[in-house]
Amino acid sequence: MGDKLNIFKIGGNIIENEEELKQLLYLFSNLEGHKILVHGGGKKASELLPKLGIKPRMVNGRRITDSATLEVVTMVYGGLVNKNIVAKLQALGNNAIGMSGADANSIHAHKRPITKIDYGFAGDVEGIDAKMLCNLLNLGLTPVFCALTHDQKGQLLNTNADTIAATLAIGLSSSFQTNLNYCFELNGVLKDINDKSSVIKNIDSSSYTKLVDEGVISAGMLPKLHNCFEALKNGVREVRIGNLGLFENSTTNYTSLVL
Ligand SMILES: Nc1ncnc2c1ncn2[C@@H]1O[C@H](COP(=O)(O)OP(=O)(O)O)[C@@H](O)[C@H]1O
Ligand SMILES: CC(=O)N[C@@H](CCC(=O)OP(=O)(O)O)C(=O)O
Repeated sequence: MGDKLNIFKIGGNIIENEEELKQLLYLFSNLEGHKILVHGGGKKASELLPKLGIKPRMVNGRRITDSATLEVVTMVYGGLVNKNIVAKLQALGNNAIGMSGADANSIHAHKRPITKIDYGFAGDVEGIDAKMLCNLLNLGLTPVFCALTHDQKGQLLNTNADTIAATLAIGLSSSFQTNLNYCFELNGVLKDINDKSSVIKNIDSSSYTKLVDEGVISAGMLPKLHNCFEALKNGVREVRIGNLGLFENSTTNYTSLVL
């Protein structure tokens, strides 16, 4: 098996918190070896859309993306958020390169088929160009992915950032020993959503089902955990959810997922 690869996905709340983002990028830039950062920005988009007269619409944690919404998320995710993070990593001495799925045709996707719900220009991912990304990593570059993909016919697609992170991790797990980290504003998956210290240390497939049935896990955490288990089932070595504790060596500060 090849070198280690650390993939970190950062969520909207961290992106919005200047101090936390600064700390996170500092810790990320100090990680040894190959690394990839994936960012969302859903919160920023949801704040900006109404200011432009567009109503944000989410169903099951996924954004309904009409053409006006697509224009805004392209500007926010691919422009403002991505370029800010790349510039900050450059300032920390990391040779970061901003990416969407369209850049270098890195992620292959198609428009989500219309079933009961028409999600509009939302992308479902098929896979990645692992060889090209290995080459980028071996050049010493740090790819920074936003939540946009394309259909290879010229259409950009809004794509959940958690899914992009899992897809990259799966696609690169035969070339690298891949760790996937979901970094958000809490220290992990909580047993009691009102008690920030109630972090569940380990979740396996059967305790996951139980936690969902008990209603402990809800909202954005549902698709996140689904992506975690998909990654573990498909060759990713380690999957963890937490906050800045993910960068510490202690095992107490985050949730580890096991099959
Ligand atoms: N048991 C739980 N533990 C922690 N967070 C939970 C739990 N159940 C639901 N959540 C919600 O999931 C959210 C994280 O999902 P999401 O907003 O999609 O993350 P991200 O910011 O990474 O995109 C948390 O802000 C929290 O409100
Ligand atoms: C299709 C879809 O839902 N796309 C997401 C992409 C951004 C994202 O995933 O942002 P967070 O990780 O910060 O939530 C959205 O527009 O909200």
